[in-house]
Amino acid sequence: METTPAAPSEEPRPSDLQSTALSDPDKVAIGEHNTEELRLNSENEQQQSDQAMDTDPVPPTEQIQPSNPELTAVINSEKRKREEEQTLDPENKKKNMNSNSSSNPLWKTSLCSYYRRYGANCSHGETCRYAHGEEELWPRPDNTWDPTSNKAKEMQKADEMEKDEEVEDEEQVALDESSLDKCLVGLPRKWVHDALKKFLEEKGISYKTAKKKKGMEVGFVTFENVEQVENAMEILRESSSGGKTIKLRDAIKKSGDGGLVEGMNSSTRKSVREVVTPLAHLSYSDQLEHKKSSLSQLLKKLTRNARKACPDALPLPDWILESREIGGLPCKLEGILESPLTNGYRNKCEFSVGYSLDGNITVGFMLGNFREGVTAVEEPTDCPNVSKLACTYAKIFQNFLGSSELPVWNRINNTGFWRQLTVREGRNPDQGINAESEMQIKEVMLMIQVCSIGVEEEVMKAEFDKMRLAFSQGANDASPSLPLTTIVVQDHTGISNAAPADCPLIPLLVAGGGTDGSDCLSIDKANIHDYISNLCFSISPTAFFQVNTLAAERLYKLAGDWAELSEDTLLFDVCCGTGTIGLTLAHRVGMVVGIEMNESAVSDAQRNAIINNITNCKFICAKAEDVMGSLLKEYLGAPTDTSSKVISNSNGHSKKSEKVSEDTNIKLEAIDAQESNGVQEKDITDSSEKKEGISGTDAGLTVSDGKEEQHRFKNVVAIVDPPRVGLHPTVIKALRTHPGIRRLVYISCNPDSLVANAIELCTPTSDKPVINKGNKGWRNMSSAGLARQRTKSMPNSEHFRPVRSMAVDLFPHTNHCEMVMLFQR
Ligand SMILES: C[S@@+](CC[C@H](N)C(=O)[O-])C[C@H]1O[C@@H](n2cnc3c(N)ncnc32)[C@H](O)[C@@H]1O
Repeated sequence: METTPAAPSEEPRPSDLQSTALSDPDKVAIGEHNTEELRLNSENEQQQSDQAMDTDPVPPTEQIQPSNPELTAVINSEKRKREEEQTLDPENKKKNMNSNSSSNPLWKTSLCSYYRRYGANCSHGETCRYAHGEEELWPRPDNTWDPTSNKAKEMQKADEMEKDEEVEDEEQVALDESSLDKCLVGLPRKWVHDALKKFLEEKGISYKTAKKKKGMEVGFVTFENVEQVENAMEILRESSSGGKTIKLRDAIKKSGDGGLVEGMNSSTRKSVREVVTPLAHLSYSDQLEHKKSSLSQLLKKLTRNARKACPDALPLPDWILESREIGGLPCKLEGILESPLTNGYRNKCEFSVGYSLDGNITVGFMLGNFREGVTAVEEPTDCPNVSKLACTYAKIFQNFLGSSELPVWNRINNTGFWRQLTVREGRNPDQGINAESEMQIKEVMLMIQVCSIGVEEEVMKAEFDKMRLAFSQGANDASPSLPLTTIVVQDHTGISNAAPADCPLIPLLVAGGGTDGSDCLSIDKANIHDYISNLCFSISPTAFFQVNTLAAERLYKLAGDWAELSEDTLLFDVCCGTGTIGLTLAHRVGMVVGIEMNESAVSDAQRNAIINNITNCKFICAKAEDVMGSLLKEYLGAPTDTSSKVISNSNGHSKKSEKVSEDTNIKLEAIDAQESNGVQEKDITDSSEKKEGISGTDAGLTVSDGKEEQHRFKNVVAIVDPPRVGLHPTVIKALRTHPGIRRLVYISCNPDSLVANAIELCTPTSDKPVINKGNKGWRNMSSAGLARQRTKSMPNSEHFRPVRSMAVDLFPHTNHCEMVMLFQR
C-alpha cells in the first residue's frame, strides 16, 4: 500500500479518526430503565449509522415528575432561564453563545439528540452544550457541520453539484495541442492498463497511450490531438460504468520523467500543512478537546455492539447496564494526556520523492491519496510536527536529486530509482523536556529507499558516494551543524513504498565505521539510540519506535500504573517492538515475556536489555497468534506445549531444549557472558550468527517450559500494543479463554480496532458457541460487525469488562491519538 502523506506507516491515517458527531459523556440520563428497555433502545440506536449521534435522550421538564424538591428547583430554574432566553434579543443571544464557545470549542456544534427526536428543547435548556435547532448550530473546529444537520446535507448537495458543474464545464478540460495529457476519474479500482484500454476501445475513444494501476480510481490517457480529446469528452459525458460516471479531467504533465498529477482545481486542493496536520489551525487545548470528544463517540460503538452481540438468553453484563450512567460509554474516558512537545516532536519522518505541483523534483509529503490519483509532493517546511532538522535533511536530499543521473520514482509507471527518505532522530538524554526540541537531537539515521532494477552497480555506487558526500557536506554547512550518525540504503523493488521487513539494507555510513565498504561498515551497527524512562534504547533501521518519545514515556507509565504490577507479576508484553514497554516496567515485575514478529526489533530488545542491565526479560520472535496460546499454557500451569520457543537473556529462567540451534547457542552464550561481566553495550548480532537465527517458532530457539515461573507468579498481566489492525482473533481468543489472565491493558493507535477487539473480549458468550461456517459477507462488514460475528463462536468463557480508558496525545496537530484501556475480570 502506498504511504499516505502523513508520513510514517505506523501512524494512524486521518480517515480513521474522522470528526464524527460529538456527544457529551458526562450527560446522565434521568429515570430508571429495565434491561428490556435498554435492549430496545439499543436496537433503535444501532439502526443509526456508527457516526450518528446517540446520546441518551433527556426528557423535557414537562415529562418528568421528580419527587425530589431539589431536582424540581433545578428544572424550574432551567425552564425560567429558557423562557428568559426566548425573550433575549438575537444580538445578546449571539454574545452569550460566543462567551460559552470560547471555553468549549465544541459548544453547539452538534444538534441535541433530544431536540432531534422530539423537536423540542431538552431539560438543559440554554445550558445544553448541544444546539436546539439549526439556527443555534455552530461549525466544528475542522469547519464541518454536524452530519445530521440540514446545513451539512445542503453543503454536501452543493459540493456534489459544484463538482459536477466543474467537470461538465468544458473550460476545466484544456483543449489545445500543448495539453493532451488527461486523466480519467472514477474508474473501477480493480482495472489495470489492459482493462482501461479495452474500455476506451469499446467506447470508440481513440488515444495514444493509456495507463492505469490497480487500486487507483484514476487512469492516465494521452491523446494524439485535440479532436481525440473532444471525441472522448463527448462519449464519456454519456458513459457510465457500474452506475459511476467516468469523467475526463486535465492531468498536469510534470517535467522530465515525473509523474502525472490529477487535475485538482485550486479550490479543492489542500496545502501540505492542511493534509498532514489538519488540526494545526486550532489551539492545542482545542485540539485535545476535539480528540477527546471524537474518541468518546467512537468508544460508544463498543457498548452498542457488545449489547447487540450479547446472546438473547443471557442478561446484559453490568458494564453495559452501567454505561447508561456515563452517556453510553463502556467505561469512563478519564481524559487525555498532553504531549510534552507539540512542535517538531516527530523522531521519524518518511518523506516521499516526487514532483511538486510546480513540476520540481521535491522531497516531502504527498498532497493527497495516491489511490485518488494524487502524486504531487510538497516540501514539509510548513508542517509543525516535523523538526527543522528533518526539513533540512529533506532539502539537502532534494538538492542532491536535482543533480543526480538517476530518475526519481514514478508512481504511475513504477519506474525510477529514488523513492523515499526516512529521517530518524535519537535524543540526548541530558536535555530536559524544556530544551528546544532541536537541541535534544543527538543522533540521526537517514534511510534512503531506492529501486535498483535495471541500474548498473557501478552507476549506483557512484551515486551513493555522491549522495553520502552531499549529506555530510549539508550537515556540516548547516548552522549549527547537524548530527549525522548513520546512512542506510534500502533497496526495495515492490510497487508501494511500504517495504517488507527483510528488504536488503546497504550501510553507507555508521558511527565509528568506515565509509568505504570496509569491514567495520556493518548493518548491525547502523542503530541509533533514544531514551525512555532513563533507559537507553538501541533502534535498528526498520524497527518500530514510537514517533513521539516524550509522550510515549507518559503512555508506558500509564499502562504500567493501570496494570498494577508487583514483583509477583509475570508481564506479557504482546507486540513488544524493541522492548520499550517490558523493559521500562521490568523493575516493577518478576518477569517480562515479550512477543514480537520483527526480527531486528527482537534483536534490539535483547540488546536493550543488556545495555540497561535488565535480566528478567525474555523476548520471543514470532507472530503473537502463533505462540500466545501455548505460552499462556506454559506459564499459567496448563499442560505444557513445547511449540513456542523463547529467547532468553535471563540466566535463571530459560531452559535449553534439544531444539536449540548452534547459532542461537552462540548468541545466548554471548549474552550470558556479557551479563556475568556486568555488561555495557556490546553488539550481540555481529559474530557468526545472523539475525536469521531468530525467526519465529521454527527457528530453533531456546524453549522455556515455564514450569519454574508458574509457581513464582501470582499475578499475570498482559499489556498489548498491536499495530493498526489490532490483535489477531487467535490472540484475543487465547487471552480471553485462559482464566489466568485477570487484567489486560490495551494500548491502541486505532480506536476502531480497539473497539473490535474489545467486543470479543467483553461480550458474554453462551455455552453453545456457534460454529463459524465462514463469513461470506465479511468483506462488506465493519470491523465491529466482524467482531460481533466472531463473538458468537467464542468458546464459553468469562468475559472481561472495560474498567477505565484514557487517551494520550502522541500526535499533536493531527487527528490521531493513542488510547489506553484497562480490562479486568
Ligand atoms: C504499535 S507497535 C508497538 C511496539 C512497541 N510496543 C513499542 O511501543 O515500541 C506494534 C508492533 O507489533 C509488531 N507486530 C505486528 N504484528 C504482529 C504479530 N502478528 N505478532 C507479533 N508482533 C506483531 C510490529 O512489528 C510492531 O513492532
